[in-house]
Amino acid sequence: MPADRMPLLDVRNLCVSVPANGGMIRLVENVSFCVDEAEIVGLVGESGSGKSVTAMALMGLIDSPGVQVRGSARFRGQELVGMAPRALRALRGRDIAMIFQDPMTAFTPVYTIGWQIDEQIRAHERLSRRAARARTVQLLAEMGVPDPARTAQRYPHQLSGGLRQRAMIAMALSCNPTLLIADEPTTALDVTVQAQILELLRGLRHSHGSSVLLITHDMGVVAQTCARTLVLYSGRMAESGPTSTLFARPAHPYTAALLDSIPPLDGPRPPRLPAIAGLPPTPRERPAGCAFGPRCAHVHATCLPAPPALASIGPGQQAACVLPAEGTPLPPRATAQATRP
Ligand SMILES: Nc1ncnc2c1ncn2[C@@H]1O[C@H](COP(=O)(O)OP(=O)(O)OP(=O)(O)O)[C@@H](O)[C@H]1O
Repeated sequence: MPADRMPLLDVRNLCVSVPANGGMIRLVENVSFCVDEAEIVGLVGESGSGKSVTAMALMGLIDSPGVQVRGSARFRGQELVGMAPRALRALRGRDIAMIFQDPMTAFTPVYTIGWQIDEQIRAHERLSRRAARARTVQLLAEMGVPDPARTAQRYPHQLSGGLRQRAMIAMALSCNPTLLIADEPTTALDVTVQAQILELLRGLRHSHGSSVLLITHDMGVVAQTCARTLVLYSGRMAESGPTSTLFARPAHPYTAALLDSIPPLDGPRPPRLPAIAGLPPTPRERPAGCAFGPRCAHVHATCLPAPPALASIGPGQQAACVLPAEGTPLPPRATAQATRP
């Protein structure tokens, strides 16, 4: 991006803390990244790494007593952190929309999906019921829903998982959001439907000019969809960069370990994929130094007193690891590659 252009979303040093044991624990610590116009950025990490908390904090949706959100998140220059709830509500659905793994969380079971999308449109725009329905049917058609006028008259439980997911994306897009935050949108779907939904998300850049922040634990999903990737570990950024660079030359051992757990795209599948030994620490038991240290094959004394800072190590690539600074490359990797960043 040219230096003089403002990113669509500019997150700097985002911290999210909740009260615990008489103090505060950080669920998310100094997370920084940006999303440009019409860009798809992946936010990856194992379960519990802070992906959802990051997204929910951006949307002002963390509903937890005593939660503190610090740092800055500018959307088109407007500060989201500390924004009045009413202003944030107006932004949600209009400029920023969110979709989830389970579309049933977005739809009420007792109304047809068409009615619910109509209402969403009418909440933001003064349109007659008939005009709203025409827009709903058009959106469903754009999302590849067959026989959209009839499907609009169906209840959520009458649709397959893939169709429900398409309908939820249609609802999220009903007000032409500039940024779509998609939290594990394909996790519950079979591989074929997953590929179709990812294709749909890729197309949104062209059809709606929307950017997407795609949250997933699956590096395979990132490989197929995202131009840039952010890797979170235990609430902190481990690495970020162009997806193709991260796949070819991961700088953080955690990124490399995530990549090693992707099944190979071609050739025979190994009987068992390597899993990352051990578990990530919970926010309460995060060690003082690098949080990945206890699971890292390359850990050494310098990683232990304090977490390594996120440092630039190449064009657009940053890593919070001492190895690149030492000039110690990770061993070459055989399998994973980005297919369509
Ligand atoms: N309201 C809360 N209060 C206390 N801890 C929380 C709260 N919400 C999340 N956490 C903790 O914060 C950490 C990050 O959670 P988060 O849901 O963001 O992870 P995630 O990367 O999205 O994982 P998953 O892929 O399983 O959804 C977890 O340890 C979780 O238990």
